[in-house]
Amino acid sequence: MPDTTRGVAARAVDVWKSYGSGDAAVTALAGVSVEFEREHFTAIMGPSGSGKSTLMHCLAGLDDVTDGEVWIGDTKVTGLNDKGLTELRRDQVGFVFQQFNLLPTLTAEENITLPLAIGGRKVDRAWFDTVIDTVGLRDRLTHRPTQLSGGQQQRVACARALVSRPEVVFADEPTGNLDSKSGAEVLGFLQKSAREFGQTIVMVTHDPNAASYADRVIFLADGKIVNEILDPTADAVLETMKHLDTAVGVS
Ligand SMILES: Nc1ncnc2c1ncn2[C@@H]1O[C@H](COP(=O)(O)OP(=O)(O)OP(=O)(O)O)[C@@H](O)[C@H]1O
Repeated sequence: MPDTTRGVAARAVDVWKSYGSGDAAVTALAGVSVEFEREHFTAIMGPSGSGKSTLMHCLAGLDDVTDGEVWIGDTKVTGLNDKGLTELRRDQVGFVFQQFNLLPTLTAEENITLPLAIGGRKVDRAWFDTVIDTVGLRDRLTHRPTQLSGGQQQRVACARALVSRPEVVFADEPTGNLDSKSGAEVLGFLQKSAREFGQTIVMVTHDPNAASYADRVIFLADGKIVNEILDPTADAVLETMKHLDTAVGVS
């Protein structure tokens, strides 16, 4: 399924990440090399503590690596100074978090366009309209987050991540706080963003059903990539997870 002619949106090259030092040191990533093809939706799975969030944070420039290299598109993230990292996170990366992370005093529309405003960039109205209609928020744009359901808030967060057309959207357990119907809507939207709009998506999840919306699932255990499935079904993901749990134990 991955089509290398489209190029690579994000890449980790032999990435190591340790926290702490001496006896208290924890190796969260132990030599991870992985490429995320442009226009694909990839899920990252693995037992608790296997390094999923650490890998995502390192890829997105939210955390530095102990060794190895991280790239977003043509930008080498490793070694960027604070200004470079701020610009990278603002212009080339979109985020969707489990807790939505919307600003309560802003309307849905203001939340969605905030990253563009901060970056001094103009809103592409045609693209904004496409995103809004796809997530079904047309009649909610003047509402504040407290006036929206969890599912609607997460759709605002998805729209915010997409409106700047970033190189990659990173989603960290985007359905973790949603009921199954709202979760399915958000996952359907992420899938559509990749398939119809060519948006690269990388999502961390614990949920085999959520992972089945992706084009590819990579599995981490003990800070290493240990398996991968293309065109996953929920059953295939569940089966692979069972074997990982047996192999490494669940913490
Ligand atoms: N800031 C930190 N300081 C110290 N250790 C950390 C820190 N962040 C993560 N770790 C450790 O690194 C390892 C990987 O953690 P990480 O959060 O990446 O795993 P995960 O697969 O995302 O887990 P979960 O599914 O429970 O969210 C764990 O052993 C964790 O305790």
